[in-house]
Amino acid sequence: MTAIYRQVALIGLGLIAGSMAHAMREAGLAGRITGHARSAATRDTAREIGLCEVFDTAAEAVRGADLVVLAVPVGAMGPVMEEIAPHLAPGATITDVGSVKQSVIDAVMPHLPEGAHFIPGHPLAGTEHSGPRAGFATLFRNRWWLLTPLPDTDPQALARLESLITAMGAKTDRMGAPHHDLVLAVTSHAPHLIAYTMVGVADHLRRVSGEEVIQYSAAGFRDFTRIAASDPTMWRDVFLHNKEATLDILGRFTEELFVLQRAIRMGDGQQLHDYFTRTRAIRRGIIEAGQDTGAPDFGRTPGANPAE
Ligand SMILES: NC(=O)C1=CN([C@@H]2O[C@H](COP(=O)(O)OP(=O)(O)OC[C@H]3O[C@@H](n4cnc5c(N)ncnc54)[C@H](O)[C@@H]3O)[C@@H](O)[C@H]2O)C=CC1
Ligand SMILES: O=C(O)C(=O)Cc1ccc(O)cc1
Repeated sequence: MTAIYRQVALIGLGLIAGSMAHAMREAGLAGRITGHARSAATRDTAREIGLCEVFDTAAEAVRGADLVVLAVPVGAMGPVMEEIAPHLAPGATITDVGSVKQSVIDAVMPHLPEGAHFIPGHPLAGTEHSGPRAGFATLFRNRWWLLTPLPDTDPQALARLESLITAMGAKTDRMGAPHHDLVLAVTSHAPHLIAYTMVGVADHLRRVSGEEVIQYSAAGFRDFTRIAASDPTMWRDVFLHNKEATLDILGRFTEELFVLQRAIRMGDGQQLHDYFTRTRAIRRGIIEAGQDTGAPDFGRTPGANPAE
């Protein structure tokens, strides 16, 4: 395939940027791939595995790039944009891959130079692994990649970015940033917090009842521990930057939990059965819509992750 961008600069060299580098190289989508990460250890690893041309500063990495991808924790997007702004090529497109959209738009837009395009994005694909070794080329295959363009986004710049995303194997959709943040609070952010909490509860119990919680952990708990092994910095930033929507969903979650708790206390088997019948139908709907690979870990092709 002919290259879609002359030079793609990746800022932050972790799971998502690493997967993009592999996917773009495999399909020949970028003339050059340059990159930068804040930590020297990460830059060394990225050089060692030949991820991209690694630079010691973000300014050098973005020089001449027609696409810049911000792939750092959500709370770092604004400061990174401020740092690279004076060094961007005229007319460059900047996108991000953050799990929250409105706060990233608010943090990035004030630093956007005249003539540059900012198109916020979010690949709905990931794993609990992080860092430059965690990336793999097939991460985005058959996954959604949501874009939350601003009203005055240049249609040509948008179409070009969408062509890169689809060439990496993903499906694109567009929506407003506030709607994105609410949808993701339901489907990703609150579930992650619930998993973190459940593992915390089990950890507390473990101290009380020895090693049994771990030793006899059934599949449900194992799934929680996988999710709760996700990067602490990334998830701290997600909750701090999608505060309202996450708190709204957690409030609703708590209300439902009380309803089920009461049904158990009252021995109301009918209510529990009805509830679980409804949730089973939701799961079946997801599978019929082709949104589940059947693999225990969302977005990952078994065995394709070199970090494992
Ligand atoms: N991990 C996942 O499953 C998914 C993550 N995302 C989003 O993608 C973004 C990146 O996540 P991952 O690739 O998983 O993270 P990661 O932890 O694997 O990599 C983050 C990279 O950013 C660098 N970094 C951190 N602060 C920096 C700063 N101030 N300046 C320059 N570099 C900095 C780190 O050194 C590291 O190289 C996050 O915003 C996250 O919300 C989106 C979809 C899925
Ligand atoms: O590993 C999992 O289960 C995930 O849910 C991956 C993931 C994490 C964060 C995102 O913003 C999108 C996808």
